[in-house]
Amino acid sequence: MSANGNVNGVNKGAVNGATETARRQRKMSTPLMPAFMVSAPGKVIVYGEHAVVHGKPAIAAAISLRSYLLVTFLSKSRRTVSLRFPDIGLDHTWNIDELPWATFSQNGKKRAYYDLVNTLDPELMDALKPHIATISPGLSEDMRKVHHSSASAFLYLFLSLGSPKSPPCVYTLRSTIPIGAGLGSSASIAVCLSCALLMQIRALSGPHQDQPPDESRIQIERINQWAFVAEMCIHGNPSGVDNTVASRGKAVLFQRMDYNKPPVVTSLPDFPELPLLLVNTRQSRSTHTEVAKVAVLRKQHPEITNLILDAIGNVTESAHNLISKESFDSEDPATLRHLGELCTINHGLLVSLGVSHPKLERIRELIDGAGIGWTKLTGAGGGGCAITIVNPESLKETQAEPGQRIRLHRRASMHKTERLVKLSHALEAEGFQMFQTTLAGDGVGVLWPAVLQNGSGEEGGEEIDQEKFLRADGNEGIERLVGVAASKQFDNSDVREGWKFWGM
Ligand SMILES: Nc1ncnc2c1ncn2[C@@H]1O[C@H](COP(=O)(O)OP(=O)(O)O)[C@@H](O)[C@H]1O
Ligand SMILES: C[C@@](O)(CCOP(=O)(O)O)CC(=O)O
Repeated sequence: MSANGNVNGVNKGAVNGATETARRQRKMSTPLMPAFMVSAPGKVIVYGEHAVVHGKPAIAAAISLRSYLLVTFLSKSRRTVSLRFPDIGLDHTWNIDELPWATFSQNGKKRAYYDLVNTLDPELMDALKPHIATISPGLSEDMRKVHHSSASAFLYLFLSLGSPKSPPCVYTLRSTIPIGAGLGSSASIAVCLSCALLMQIRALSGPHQDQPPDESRIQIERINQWAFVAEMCIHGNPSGVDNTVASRGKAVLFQRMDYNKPPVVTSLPDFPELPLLLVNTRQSRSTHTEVAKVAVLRKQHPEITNLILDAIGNVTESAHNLISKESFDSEDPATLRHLGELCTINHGLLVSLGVSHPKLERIRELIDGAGIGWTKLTGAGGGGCAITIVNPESLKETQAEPGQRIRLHRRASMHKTERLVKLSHALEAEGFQMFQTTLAGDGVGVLWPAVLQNGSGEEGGEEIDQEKFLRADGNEGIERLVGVAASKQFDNSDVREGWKFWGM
């Protein structure tokens, strides 16, 4: 290999200490293309769940919990493609030459990257089956289903967008989003896979600073469309809202006027980036069961249930009207209180619909007791998660670190306060899991190449390689490795070093 030859040929006397040795070792193993990373957020429904099933509007927003996908390339002779998804324990390798390329490229089946695909082709799904069936044979049916869903999503996109000449590579994914808790973990990985595969075939321009907004929007929608295809592999009949939020970021208003059509989704660029507490009950729930409960209630008490659903619709509209005002200022305490009180009202109405759970009520009791902010369940209910819009006033007197300012405006620092630490201990003692996150952040992003200029002392920056990524310890370890924590330690903001995002 000429790269190796050159490195080996360097005069040993010119070698300058350990940094140089490390640099040369990296060079010796440099594959054909540099590794890169993509990332996409999870989501919460802020207002309007359940009522949206009955034609009312709802608001969903991105959160700062995200999935990260690292793409590393192997030497051309390897001819393999691998998924390493440790969050679900999936590690699988296919031989590229044995995949059903012929079926995916036959007449009438081949799709271009710009095609709009909104149904899965049963013949293509059948062609994938033998390549999915062999995955994780020794596991329980439930776990195999989880592995098979993620693997099908990947393979459907890989075969639709790639070619038999696709470079051998490894896709390593880690996520800080709890799985199956209504936070859009599947959509987040779907967006990562779509973005990575589109980048590999050079079907995306940018993201770059001077990109015209229209071009940016086209790129995001391209990623979103293929992510929807991946979501269909995982969910069958997704609404498309989760992948839209994971692609675009920020927040959206969505409404399904006609149940046979996809919802109308409108971006809300002015939705404030508020600090948010998210608490996972760790109680599994089924969206289907909770939606069915409301349908039964509506049948038994139509007038009352309709009034509750109308009231939830009014809550969403009130929030929408507020943030759409020219004078909207999320740093104004009265405005924040208005948004917070709408959360409290929304929760009460969901309780009336019968979709809360004793664990959600306990979480609300603990958070209300701590006086931190305004809490509601999010998503289907019956378990899953609760969200709290944090009242920065409530954190003012109890800072743990002297001199650290509690800012009233967006991205307010909240992570060091005594009251929050106590609350997190109380929640964890009862088996709940608390996350400090931010509402309405960035959508899909790219770190190309996967190198951070983080003062690690490595010349040219620190490469994020597969082993480091797999070894990163928990959510904090992942965020530190991918360049989030460096900014968090100062003001809890989620500025991501080196990452680029398509602007909306
Ligand atoms: N971190 C992850 N790694 C691999 N697959 C994942 C990951 N997160 C989610 N998935 C896929 O998405 C599915 C979860 O979807 P779902 O139950 O709807 O949860 P959510 O509401 O969080 O999207 C999993 O079964 C798995 O196939
Ligand atoms: C209850 C509902 O309004 C939201 C469900 O959200 P999730 O499955 O918890 O992400 C159902 C729906 O909109 O399809």
